[in-house]
Amino acid sequence: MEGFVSFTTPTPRLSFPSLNPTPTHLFRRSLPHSNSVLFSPIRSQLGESEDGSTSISAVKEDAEVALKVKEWEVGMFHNEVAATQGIRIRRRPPTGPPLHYVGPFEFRLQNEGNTPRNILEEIVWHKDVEVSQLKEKKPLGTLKKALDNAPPARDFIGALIAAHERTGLPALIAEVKKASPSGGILREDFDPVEIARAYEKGGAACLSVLTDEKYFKGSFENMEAIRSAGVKCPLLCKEFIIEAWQIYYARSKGADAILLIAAVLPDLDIKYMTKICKRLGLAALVEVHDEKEMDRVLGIEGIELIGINNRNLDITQLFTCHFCLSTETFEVDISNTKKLLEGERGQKIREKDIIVVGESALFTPDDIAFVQEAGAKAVLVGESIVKQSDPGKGIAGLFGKDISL
Ligand SMILES: O=P(O)(O)OC[C@@H](O)[C@@H](O)c1c[nH]c2ccccc12
Repeated sequence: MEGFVSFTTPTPRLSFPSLNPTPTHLFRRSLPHSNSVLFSPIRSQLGESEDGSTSISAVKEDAEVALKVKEWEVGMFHNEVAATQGIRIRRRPPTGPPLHYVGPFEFRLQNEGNTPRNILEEIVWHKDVEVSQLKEKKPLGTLKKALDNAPPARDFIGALIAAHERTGLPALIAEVKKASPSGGILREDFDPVEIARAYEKGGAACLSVLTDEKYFKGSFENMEAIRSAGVKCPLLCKEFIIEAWQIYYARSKGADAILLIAAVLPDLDIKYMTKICKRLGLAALVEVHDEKEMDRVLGIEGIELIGINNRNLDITQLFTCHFCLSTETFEVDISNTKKLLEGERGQKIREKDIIVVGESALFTPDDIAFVQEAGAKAVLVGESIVKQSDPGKGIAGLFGKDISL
């Protein structure tokens, strides 16, 4: 991934030195976004011996190629379905960008189809590679077996309702967040367990733990450590979920809830994944950014928690990602929460008894009051509290009073 992503250079970039056995004839199919260069097959790379006979490794490679073709077809199908639902985040071309050969070298031509269009797309494409590798180490069967003996998940939604009833304020999901692509490192002396304890003491109902390593400097180890340190608040695994396997994995690492991002997942995935969550006793926080995503999610049965992210993914304001080459936007506007809860949408949410979580860019008691007034019964806050020397006191500052009592 790192080797080929660039948001600014439209010209070919060279990526040396891999001379890996990429199935070159795969690209004879006309990839919709590729530059459609046809390759002359390189014999040794296709597993053909000098006399033209096919070796065992060639047969194995053929099977791999067939699998890659299948994956590619599924990926393309996914993108088509996603596009009909207005989803702009595409699935990564499974083989990565097409390879081109000049003499002994391979290089990759960048184009619209093989270059992520924004930071979220880049994260998701990177996640795709990461998940494939993790899955090989821990196949679903192994994960499921491990879950047979796992302690039960804690009641995430119940904890939110109880806190809201107790304080009369939005329940707090406090985020254990070391860094973000837009903010860079938020806290240098980052001890996840210490921060989690401080949040719990400060009155947080639940915690959100970032597990993405590359872009948010989080980890599953952090979540496991918090859980095994005896912190009682239910834990939201803040991960970019693109495959059901990740839900089982999150559960095996101590998650009580997971995040499903509507900008990334088509309706059918959201439906299917919510069902898996129910079966595993996990809560699913479904995140939306705009009216269109909200309407899609309101059309899906069985959704209990909707997060409205005030961070806009559209490219209107530029920033440079601290951990990648991306230059783009994460504009924040808390009136987004209000906008998405107005009129019929708000009505439907109340009828369905859905709990709304106001997410991102909440810094002051006025911000909390604003999203509460709009209809949020919970808030998800990271930056403003994690940056405080005592994150527990940061909570009191955020709410304008001690909410631990
Ligand atoms: O640090 P903030 O602005 O308080 O935001 C917290 C949380 O909403 C944000 O981290 C977030 C919301 N949705 C996400 C999806 C993935 C990663 C992170 C996020």
